[in-house]
Amino acid sequence: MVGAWSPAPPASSTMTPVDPLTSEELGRVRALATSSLCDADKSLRLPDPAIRAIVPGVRMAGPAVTVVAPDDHLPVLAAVGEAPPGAVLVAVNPRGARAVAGELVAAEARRRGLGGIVVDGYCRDVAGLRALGLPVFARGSTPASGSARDPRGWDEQTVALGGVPVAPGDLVLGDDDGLAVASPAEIRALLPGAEEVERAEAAVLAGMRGGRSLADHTTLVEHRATRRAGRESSLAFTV
Ligand SMILES: O=C([O-])CC(=O)C(=O)O
Ligand SMILES: [Mg+2]
Repeated sequence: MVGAWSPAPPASSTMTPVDPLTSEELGRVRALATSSLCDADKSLRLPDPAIRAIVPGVRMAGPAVTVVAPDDHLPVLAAVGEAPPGAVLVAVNPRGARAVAGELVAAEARRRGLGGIVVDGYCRDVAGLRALGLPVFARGSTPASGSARDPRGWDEQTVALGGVPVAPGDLVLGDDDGLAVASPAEIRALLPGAEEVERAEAAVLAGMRGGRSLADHTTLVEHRATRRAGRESSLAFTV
């Protein structure tokens, strides 16, 4: 795993497998909130929540393409021109003082059909990023760009994103609540559970719009009583 300078990839790097999930499975993942994915699998990798949505109101799900950009946006410019459609560009800036992605990188990502950009570090051009609407996640923004000197492109290796490992091809998932990372196998295993969470929560919300209480739709009362008695119990929906 790298969170710092690392060797350049081979000159003729092979393409990271683009999408081990079927397009049908990816469509199902993109329809789900990250909170539902985390409810269905409590062991999902969670990058530091300080890496947040810079562009609000959008969802992101796609296989990672990783790049290390130590206060230098040249690797990001190269990687965005190499990454396959649907990929999420994960740029780790181990120095973390300067922006390594902005409106131009995001516009190229959008033009090439990427799923989004995640920076463990800063971005810039926030107004332009929001106008573009491509999902972008970062620790924040700074107007100051770094250098443009490092000739490598995407790294095809595992990086540390907000403290968790991200291997090329891992799914990077994001929305206004933050980021989660999962292997395709983990996603396949959790999909039915996450869809069930959303179905149940939609039914609860519909019931509450009809005037019934939250407790009416859950085991809240029995669960508290059981816990008060010191016995094991789980809170559950009853819809
Ligand atoms: O952060 C950077 O230097 C890159 C930048 O401004 C852009 O992509 O528009
Ligand atoms: Mg710019």
